[in-house]
Amino acid sequence: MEKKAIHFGGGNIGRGFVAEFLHVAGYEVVFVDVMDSVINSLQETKSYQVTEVSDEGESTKTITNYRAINSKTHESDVIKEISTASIVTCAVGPNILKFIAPVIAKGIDARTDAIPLAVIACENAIGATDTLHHFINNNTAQDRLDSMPDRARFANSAIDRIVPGQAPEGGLNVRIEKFYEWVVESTPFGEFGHPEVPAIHWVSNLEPYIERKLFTVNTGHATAAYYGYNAGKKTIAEALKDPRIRGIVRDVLQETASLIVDKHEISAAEQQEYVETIITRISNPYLEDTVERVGRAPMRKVSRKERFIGPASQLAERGGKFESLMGSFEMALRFQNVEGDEESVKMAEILKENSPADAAARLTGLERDHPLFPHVVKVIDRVQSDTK
Ligand SMILES: NC(=O)c1ccc[n+]([C@@H]2O[C@H](COP(=O)([O-])OP(=O)(O)OC[C@H]3O[C@@H](n4cnc5c(N)ncnc54)[C@H](O)[C@@H]3O)[C@@H](O)[C@H]2O)c1
Ligand SMILES: O=P(O)(O)OC[C@@H](O)[C@@H](O)[C@H](O)[C@H](O)CO
Repeated sequence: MEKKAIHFGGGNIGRGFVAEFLHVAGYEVVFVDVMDSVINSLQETKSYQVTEVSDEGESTKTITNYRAINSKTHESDVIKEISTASIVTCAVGPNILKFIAPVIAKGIDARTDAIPLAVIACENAIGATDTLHHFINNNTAQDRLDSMPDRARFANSAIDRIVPGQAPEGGLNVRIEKFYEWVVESTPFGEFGHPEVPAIHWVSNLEPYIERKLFTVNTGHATAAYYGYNAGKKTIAEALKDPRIRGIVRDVLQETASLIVDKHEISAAEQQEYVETIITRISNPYLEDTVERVGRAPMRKVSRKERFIGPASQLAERGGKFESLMGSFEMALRFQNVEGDEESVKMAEILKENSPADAAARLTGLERDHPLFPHVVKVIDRVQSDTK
């Protein structure tokens, strides 16, 4: 029988990364989304194209063998598909995991296959699959929890490929960078072994990979986005052409590099090479990635485990330097009331209505007695004074 993967989120990374590599691995991909336009297009077409763009030119792959279901209107179909699938993946955004959990829980509960379902969340967040697992448990009957590992195994992942917003006239086609990295925990699969997906690099300890990725690619990317936005730049490439912003990105990545080298078994030379690759990747002028996309959802990005406060808090605990990260954090707080970005509006309200200390606790989730807390309060105080 053909192998089947259910993928939640037919957006940029869903179509341009996860589905591409599941397709190459021989899976039929069933997209699940709630956006009518995406589902209709996927249902009306038999293929779409993924085009890698770089200074070496363009290279196009055609993706076929997929179906699509709208979970808003056809929940029972989704449950049925999950009950007979090998893999469930998602790329919907970390804040959406709680909304997809109930239907996945029902699908898992209906399984009778001897091989458990592999569940892999492909989001930019530390422990995203653990978060999804937690919500799935909350949607599963108490007396079915002990036997859950017989029906599903949950593996965290780190996923890296820049997929910018796509031109509307491109339809389902996706233009992306050539580089990709998909690292997934192998240990949760135990005696069953992990699924066969050649693009995945399987590891027993994901932490060094996800921290290196989030605190280098995404910290650097977000720094360029927020400094770029506040300097009136349109794209990340344009922001990084500015020597001042490029220098700041380097300073920030030096701080996170010191944490990564100190904490994980990664040498300074290896990390330096990684940083150079990342700066080249995020400067790619062919991607036309806007500062608004990369800066999207600033409340998520200034939270406790995320790209600024995550490394800065660990550096503060270890006596390291974090001043440049505080500069990026400040620029993120100035990404307010951006059209189409609900979090940027809510963040502006929180900053307006709370004392610096209360806003610091609410926005970052940092403990008030944490060594980083007074530094965060100082930055918030400055932003509040300037925006009053
Ligand atoms: N774009 C990138 O460069 C990139 C790279 C690595 C990781 N990521 C991560 O992948 C995730 C998705 O990012 P994206 O850029 O593809 O965003 P996107 O907005 O292009 O796609 C998200 C998709 O999820 C769908 N969705 C929303 N609610 C849903 C629900 N309840 N059920 C099913 N589908 C739902 C949306 O309709 C949309 O099609 C994020 O966590 C992001 O951080 C993105
Ligand atoms: O997806 P976000 O909102 O967490 O972050 C925006 C970008 O930094 C991100 O999508 C990158 O393009 C991606 O993480 C590259 O692998």
